[in-house]
Amino acid sequence: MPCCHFNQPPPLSFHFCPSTASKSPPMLKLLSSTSSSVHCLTTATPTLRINQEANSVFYALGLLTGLTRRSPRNSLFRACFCSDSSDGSGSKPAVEVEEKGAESESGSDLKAASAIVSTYPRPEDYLTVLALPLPHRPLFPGFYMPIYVKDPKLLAALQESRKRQAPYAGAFLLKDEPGSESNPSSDTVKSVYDIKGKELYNRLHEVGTLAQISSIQGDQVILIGHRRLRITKMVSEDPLTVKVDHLKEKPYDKDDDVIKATSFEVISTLRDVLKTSSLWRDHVQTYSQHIGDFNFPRLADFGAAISGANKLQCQQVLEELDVHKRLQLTLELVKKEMEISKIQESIAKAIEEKISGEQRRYLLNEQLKAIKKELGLETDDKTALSAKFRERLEPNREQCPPHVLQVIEEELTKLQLLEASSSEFNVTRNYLDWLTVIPWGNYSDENFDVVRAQTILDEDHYGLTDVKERILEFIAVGKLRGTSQGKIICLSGPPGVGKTSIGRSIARALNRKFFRFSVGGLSDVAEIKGHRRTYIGAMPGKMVQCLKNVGTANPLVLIDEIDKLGRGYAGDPASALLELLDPEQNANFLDHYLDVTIDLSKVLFVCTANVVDNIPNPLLDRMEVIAIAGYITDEKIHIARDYLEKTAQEACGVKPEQVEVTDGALLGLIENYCREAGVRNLQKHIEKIYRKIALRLVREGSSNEPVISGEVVLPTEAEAEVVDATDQHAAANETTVEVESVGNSSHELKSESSVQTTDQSDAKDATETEKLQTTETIKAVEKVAHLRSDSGWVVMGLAWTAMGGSTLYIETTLVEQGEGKGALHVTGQLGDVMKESAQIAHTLARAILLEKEPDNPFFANTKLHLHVPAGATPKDGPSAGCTMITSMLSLAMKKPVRKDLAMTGEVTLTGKVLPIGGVKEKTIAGRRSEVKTIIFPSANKRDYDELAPNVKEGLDVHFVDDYSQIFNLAFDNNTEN
Ligand SMILES: Nc1ncnc2c1ncn2[C@@H]1O[C@H](COP(=O)(O)OP(=O)(O)OP(=O)(O)O)[C@@H](O)[C@H]1O
Repeated sequence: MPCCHFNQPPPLSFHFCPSTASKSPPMLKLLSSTSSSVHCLTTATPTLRINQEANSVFYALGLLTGLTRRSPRNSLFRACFCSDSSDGSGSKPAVEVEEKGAESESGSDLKAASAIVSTYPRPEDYLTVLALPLPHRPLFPGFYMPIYVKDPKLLAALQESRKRQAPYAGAFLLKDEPGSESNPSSDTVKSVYDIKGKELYNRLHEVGTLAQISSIQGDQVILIGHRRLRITKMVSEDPLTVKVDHLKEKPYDKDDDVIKATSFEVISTLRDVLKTSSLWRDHVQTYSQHIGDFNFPRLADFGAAISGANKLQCQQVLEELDVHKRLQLTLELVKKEMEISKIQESIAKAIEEKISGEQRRYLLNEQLKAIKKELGLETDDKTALSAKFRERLEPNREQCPPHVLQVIEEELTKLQLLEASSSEFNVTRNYLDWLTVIPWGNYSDENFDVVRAQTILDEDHYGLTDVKERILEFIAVGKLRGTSQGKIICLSGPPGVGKTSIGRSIARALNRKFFRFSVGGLSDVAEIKGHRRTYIGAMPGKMVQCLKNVGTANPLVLIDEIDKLGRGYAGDPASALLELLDPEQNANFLDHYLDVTIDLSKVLFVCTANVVDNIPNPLLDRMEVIAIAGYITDEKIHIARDYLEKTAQEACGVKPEQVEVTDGALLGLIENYCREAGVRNLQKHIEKIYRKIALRLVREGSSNEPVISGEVVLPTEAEAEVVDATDQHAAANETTVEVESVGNSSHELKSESSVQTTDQSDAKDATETEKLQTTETIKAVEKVAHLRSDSGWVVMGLAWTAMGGSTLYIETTLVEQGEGKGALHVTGQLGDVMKESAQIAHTLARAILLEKEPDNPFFANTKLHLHVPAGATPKDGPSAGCTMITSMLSLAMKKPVRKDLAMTGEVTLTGKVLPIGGVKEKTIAGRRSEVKTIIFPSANKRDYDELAPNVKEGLDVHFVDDYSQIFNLAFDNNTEN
């Protein structure tokens, strides 16, 4: 009696028996998601109804649960094919019929595919079969398995049996070689067929599958599993033929609830796995096409076969004849599979999320761009860039030289053609960026108003009359010519005399933009001329950067420290500067990066240097040097009062009415601590004073009480810095500093030789000064000991250094005397010129002495030692010649020289006094050292006459042509000593 049959429409519904409808709710719940369209197909024992929709998953599950299209013809056919694969249960007929139905379809498919179906003899008639070893997995009934048969004998036997219409063989899983657990796959396909005869027999699992030989192509044999077999005996060895028993499942009760529940659970799990794994879906489809319906044992086989379990677990399922146990084993395997597929799903999901997140962002960005472009809010990158460059160029387009315009246009076209991600694109973009940023032909209106210029120069700098005069002359010429081009001004002088700040003032006076760059130590020509664009990270030179920076084509460019230009290792920076500065060449200055000529002829160059001699000659040749010699004390006081104090007050936030630094204090500071030519050190000290005052004010303010103590604001001895070691104040000077508080709002810092701040908050007696601060004595730093010894064999000379003028002392002493021992030993780090000068002095002194005191054999019989302190400072130059002679004669004649006399001048062998340099610096240095009389060469009279009256004030200056005049001045008028 059939347990199920078809109703219309057959493909959509199926039925899995046996059970009753009342017992089926769990299964219904599991499998009938669209139960409204379920067709009940059974009248006898309907247990399970599952709707099969077009949905592939449900379709597959529908197949899983056992109902497919069938026809009476197919049923019959299937009976032939698989009639013996019954489950052995009590309801055997029902199962058989169902199997026939399913098998019939698979049979027809197979027939279509490879014509493998044969009705006679029946599979169960095969009791002696060829044994095929399976290395990897056992073959389950209903499954395909392709194997490769490398053994020609076996292959021939298989082909033979196919020909004899007996296309069956036994497929048995091969046991692992003993001891090969670590590498179970060590049996390669080839080696499997190397095992033969008895050995193979022993290595085969006992239970296997009767396999239909579906097709043989070359050495590939396709097997389809049919029923379980057990080997009983070996019949022949090569090829291995065995006697087998056909196995049947143990009888079981189809209505057994436990079996049903287990099978439902297997189905449910399989269904879940099916949802996620497309691989399984394919398996189900193939299986159902060829085998069709499921019963409990088949379900167990199916589950085990498609699970990823290892071969032994599968073999275990194959060997299990108890249906319930088999189902349990399979359930374990598919549950495990379920877990694996969940993990797989979560891994896939995580990766997908990650990828899709990035893709989403990219897509959204692209959409945003497209929308913006559509709305005209933004054009694409390249167009936007081109538009930006064109816009930038627009204001200067008229003035822009045609050759530059041409290059810009070419580059813009190139930009459009380049791929935005290419490196060439970036190079072109940067290049265009520079090309368009240069202020082509954009000049600031120059101001040639001399009066205004004078005011500005005076506003910024005290004194420097001659410098200012020269600058005004320059502006006046500019006014007459209508342009101030063509000159390079070089401001030279010691550090801190205001060269840089004068440059800034000139720019202000001329209404030009100011740009400063220092070339001190510069050794790379590329700094001036730029790198070629071919290099990575190439940049234009300083001049192009300057133009970009200032935004006008006629700035004032201050090239600082031009005398300290480095020596280039690749190219000569001096020559590059020459091209930049030379008015003849700089109208067509070519920067390597820009590669188009720029007109720099409207740029006004001002250079600064400490030592003009160090400037490369070709450069110096093109410059108009304006020397700034340094300041005398008086000038420094003015500068401190009118300029430095104001800036210091501003910088420290101290109001002018809160502090007063007296003239005396300032003088003390300048004379004792800031004796160098410039005023930078003075500026530092004044700032220091104001910082200390600021601290005091803040302290007082925070305590809100009258000041009861204050600190001395002058620098301590250790902090004091005297630049010129040889030019020290003669007397150890004591400066008393007293600080008195003058109340919270108004503090005065007074000093004669003292600085005082009076506390006027004590209103009782404002005039009565209460000294609140102890007196602190500050000793002037004397780096060189007082050198003017009473013996008088020391003579003061005047020297010029890069730091300004200074006094230098020449000492001569007697080493030993004896007939013919006349000699000279010189020390004090003297250069060659100075050593020669000492030799000349020695010779000349001897001649003069011979003339003045013919009987005095001093020079002939005396070894002399001449020393010029300080020994650590290198010295050179011929201008100390006259001082050396005087010192030697002073010793020879035992006549001391006046202390307030200083001299300078080169002397020839014949006694002629030649001119020297640095008259102003030397005069200033002499005054600083309290010199009253100075002797200069006659040739320097003009230089001296040009000096400002305040510099010359109080000095008795003599101009001499011949040493004899010096002799008279030094020795004849020494009555004061
Ligand atoms: N005559 C002056 N009047 C007012 N301030 C001055 C004067 N001379 C110099 N200064 C001030 O001194 C400070 C130092 O000057 P600056 O930096 O210009 O010196 P410099 O000669 O360029 O030195 P260097 O050779 O070391 O570069 C500046 O703050 C400047 O304002």
